Amino acid sequence: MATVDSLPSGAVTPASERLSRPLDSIDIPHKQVKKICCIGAGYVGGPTCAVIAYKCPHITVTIVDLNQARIDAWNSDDLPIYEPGLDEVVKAVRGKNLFFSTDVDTAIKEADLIFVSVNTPTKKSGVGKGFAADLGYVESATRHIAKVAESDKIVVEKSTVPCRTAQSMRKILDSNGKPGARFDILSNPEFLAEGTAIRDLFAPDRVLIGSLDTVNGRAAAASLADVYGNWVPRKQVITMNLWSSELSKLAANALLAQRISSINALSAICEATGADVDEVSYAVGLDSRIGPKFLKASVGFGGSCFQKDILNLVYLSESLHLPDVAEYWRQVVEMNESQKRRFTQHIISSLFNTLTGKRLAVLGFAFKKDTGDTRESAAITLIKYFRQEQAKIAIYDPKVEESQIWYDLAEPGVVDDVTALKKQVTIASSAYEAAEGADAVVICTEWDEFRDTKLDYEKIYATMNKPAFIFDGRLILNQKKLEKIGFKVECIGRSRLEESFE
Ligand SMILES: NC(=O)C1=CN([C@@H]2O[C@H](COP(=O)(O)OP(=O)(O)OC[C@H]3O[C@@H](n4cnc5c(N)ncnc54)[C@H](O)[C@@H]3O)[C@@H](O)[C@H]2O)C=CC1
Ligand SMILES: O=C(O)[C@H]1O[C@H](OP(=O)(O)OP(=O)(O)OC[C@H]2O[C@@H](n3ccc(=O)[nH]c3=O)[C@H](O)[C@@H]2O)[C@H](O)[C@@H](O)[C@@H]1O
Repeated sequence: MATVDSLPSGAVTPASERLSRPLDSIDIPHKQVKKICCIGAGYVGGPTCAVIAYKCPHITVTIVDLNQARIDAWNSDDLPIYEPGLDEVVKAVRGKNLFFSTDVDTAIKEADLIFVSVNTPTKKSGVGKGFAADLGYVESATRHIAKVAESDKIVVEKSTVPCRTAQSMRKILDSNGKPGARFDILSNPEFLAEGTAIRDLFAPDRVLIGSLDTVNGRAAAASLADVYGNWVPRKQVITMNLWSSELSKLAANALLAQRISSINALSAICEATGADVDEVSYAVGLDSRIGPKFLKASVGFGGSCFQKDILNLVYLSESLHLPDVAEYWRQVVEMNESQKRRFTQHIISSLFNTLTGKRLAVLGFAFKKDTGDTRESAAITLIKYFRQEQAKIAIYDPKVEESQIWYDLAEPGVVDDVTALKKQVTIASSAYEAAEGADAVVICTEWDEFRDTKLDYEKIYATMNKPAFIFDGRLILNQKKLEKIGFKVECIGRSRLEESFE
């Protein structure tokens, strides 16, 4: 098989050969990784490195964090993250070859390979405010490595970062590291989705490893590939240049989010014409060039990454003097905001043009099902809109902690907001409790337990004000079945013009 090195320039080869550097072709010696340190015990560092420990019993994995409470939780029976299958993985290996600690220095010193898996939020102030990624945590973790490391280390960017961040890390390491300690930097972006993290990590579509095209760079990539090789088929471990790898992560998230904004834009047309967005998704998804995934219309995408990573791409494009490109990607986020406004407007007009004093039962607060994560959840924005309309809101979510809901809804810096908030908002312990006396149920998260096959909607209907409305922001309900009970059902991407010629 041809490698990048052996290709004459301009040669045309199949994409898989042209774009990746097949690891089998590497015959240079490379180090076998025995000890791994992961800096950052969050949604990515925790599950990712727990799975590495689980799949590689011969490797010792230590996950470190500055946050003592988070580490204590990882060492307890009540893990800091809800993720199906995570408990079993952690319990199987914790204390054997998986350790959680705040002793960052020792873990760095002992490791052959260090994952940097810290947060990279959108900047809140300064140059690039609201768009650029705040790389402060990546820089501080990198400086920590430089200060403490006494031997050669492979340093792996696991965090999602702007293109060419590896260059900055390299400069910091080279100019601050101890003499005799060499650092090889790799990009290894993570593609897991919350709620399916363990499944995604056990059987990833691909593992991406970016490295410099040097002997040391390739050897480092081969060392990391060996780690994944313990359970991921070699052909799914793709190697490429560092900058392609960094950009591929932003590109993947941007394209996924773009599909959701595209189907949500179509949902608005469906509502105005009598087309049904689920039928449209199904029809276009059967085209093998388009495919069926990520075409579910919704109240809008949430989660810690889609918006952040697209805004990061917008900022990168602007920095590169590509305003049209920046505008193109900005529109994906704008469409997402528009979907939330449109859904709210539909609720207001259906409820006779006022929400003042009306009771809304919000079912679901997490940004998607099977996670307790609420970062950028559409529910937060919708509830803020409902509050502005003076509605009374009862929220139920099966996994989100009550304290997290109050934290997300409070307006930072607004005096007495919590008192005002608690006059308008209550947190219920079940969907039934939330819906009692409500004028409308609003489905914000697609939890399975909200489906009409799981919840007793007749019981809910009996306790609600009439007419009793349901607004299905996730398209999980059988509209006809609920209408038979007596509900007025309004769904994203569907209208009452259905099948009528009038
Ligand atoms: N959440 C997700 O599903 C995914 C996230 N990512 C990316 O992975 C990165 C991490 O994301 P999350 O795990 O969600 O963030 P997180 O906020 O849950 O975890 C980051 C952790 O890093 C710790 N930390 C920060 N600086 C540190 C330092 N200098 N030393 C030790 N610990 C430090 C923080 O205390 C925190 O616990 C981000 O760049 C994100 O974009 C990528 C794929 C999926
Ligand atoms: O970089 C990241 O953080 C991760 O971001 C997403 O994962 P995640 O945000 O955890 O969850 P998704 O399943 O992508 O859902 C994101 C949002 O889009 C919504 N969504 C998803 C799919 C769909 O068809 N419609 C839709 O509205 C979800 O409800 C959710 O609010 C990507 O899917 C992961 O590959 C990536 O690693």
